[in-house]
This record gives sequence, structure tokens and C-alpha cells, in this order.
Amino acid sequence: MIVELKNITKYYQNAASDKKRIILDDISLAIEKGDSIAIVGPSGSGKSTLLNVISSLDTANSGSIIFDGEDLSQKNEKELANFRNQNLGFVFQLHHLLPQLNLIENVLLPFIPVKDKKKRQEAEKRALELLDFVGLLDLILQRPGQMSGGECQRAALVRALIHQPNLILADEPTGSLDKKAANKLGDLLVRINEKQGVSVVVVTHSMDLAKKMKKIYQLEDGRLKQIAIGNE
Ligand SMILES: Nc1ncnc2c1ncn2[C@@H]1O[C@H](COP(=O)(O)OP(=O)(O)OP(=O)(O)O)[C@@H](O)[C@H]1O
Repeated sequence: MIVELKNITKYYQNAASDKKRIILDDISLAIEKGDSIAIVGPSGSGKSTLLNVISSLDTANSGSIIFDGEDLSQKNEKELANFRNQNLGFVFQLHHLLPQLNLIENVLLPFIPVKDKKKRQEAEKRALELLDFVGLLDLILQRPGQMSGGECQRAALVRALIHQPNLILADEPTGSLDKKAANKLGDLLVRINEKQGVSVVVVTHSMDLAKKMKKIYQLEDGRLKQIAIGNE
């Protein structure tokens, strides 16, 4: 088991009245090691909120999140930041690569402050292996402006993997890609899950992407229900 969400409830207070708007209503979910999970649902149903709660970027109003046996609610902000750095990789709809840096510099950016030369060399080796894995080895000296949207998004995936996370959290990772590039990114997420054993949770409007995952959950009216077993 990697992550267990137990009875998570999240609501927002309506600014115009004293009513609560419940976004996540008593949600429980187990993400096992090696799982790949898609979360689908209507716009505004709370998919990103759920992903942010899983990652501890947002806090629930009640319930708990247990990550490898540790209760995240017991950690302070600094401990949570360390926990995210060690365990999680994030991929968003927009790649957020820095335009003035080339591809390899973007991927290795988190290692610039690292003083240990050996650690930096290991990261460089891993970066090259991962860039090869996603088919970008020829582009390492190019800047994001000289790369296609699909290539930038694959680079963002490498950046998310550089710390060797246990879990990748992807929020609409194919949302800004055309069908072909989206398909390629989806296949890469599957290969990373299967070959490298990284668990994947992906929020998406795309059933094509969702169907590549082992399990598909629908979030609607605050409730999460498994609607399909995907490629398992
Ligand atoms: N800080 C906030 N204060 C009040 N309401 C919020 C806040 N953040 C999000 N919401 C509301 O919570 C609901 C869920 O938002 P969320 O972004 O999680 O939905 P989503 O399913 O990811 O939507 P989409 O598919 O459109 O990206 C939305 O109705 C949104 O307006």
C-alpha cells in the first residue's frame, strides 16, 4: 500500500451565504503500489481538489491520509515539503519549463543547489536515461520554445521522475496536446507505471487516457466510485 485516504471530506464556505459547499464527501480510496488510477468526472466536480489533497498541497476538513504508514496530518509544513520532494512527482496541464533554459538544464534544475558532486553526476546519468526513455535524447540542448507541445510535456514528465518518486500525480497532463501527442504521453505513463513500478494517479477529461489506466474512478456529487477496470 502506498496511500490510503480515509473518510476525506472537503468543503468550501460559500462567500455569498453561510452555506457550505461539499466538494469531497467522505471519500475513501486505497492507492496500492504499482496502481495506475484515472479520476474522471464533470468539470468542477473536485478532481483537482482531490489530487491536491492526496499530495498534501491542500488540506481536507476531516479524514486522514496515510502514506506508507505515516499520517500526513501529523506533519508540519517543512516535513510535508520534504515528504513531497521524496515521494511525489507532479505533471500539470501546462509544462512550466523555464523558457531561457535548455532541456537538460530544465530537467536538472532541482539539482543545482546540491553540493555533493556524486549526487549531481547520478542525477545527470538518470536524466539522460529518462530522456532516452521518453525519446528526447536528441533535443537536450534545445529550449522549450524550440520544442513541440508534446515534447515539452514529455520533458515535464522526466522532470517529475528525476527524484525517483513513488507516486506520479498528473492533472490533465494531455489537456493541451493533440490526439497523437496525448496518446504518446499516455503510453509513456503506462510504461513508467509498468516498467519502473511508479504508481500513477491521473485526473483527466479524456476517456482515451483514462482507459489506459488499470482502474477508473468517477467523481460526482462529492462521491468517488470505481466505474471500470481499465487495462488490467
Ligand atoms: N479556494 C476555493 N474556494 C471556493 N471554492 C473553490 C476553491 N477552489 C476550488 N473551488 C471550487 O471547488 C470545485 C471543485 O474544483 P476543482 O478544480 O477541484 O474541480 P475539477 O473537477 O478539477 O474541475 P475541472 O475539470 O473543470 O478542472 C469547483 O466548483 C470550484 O469552484
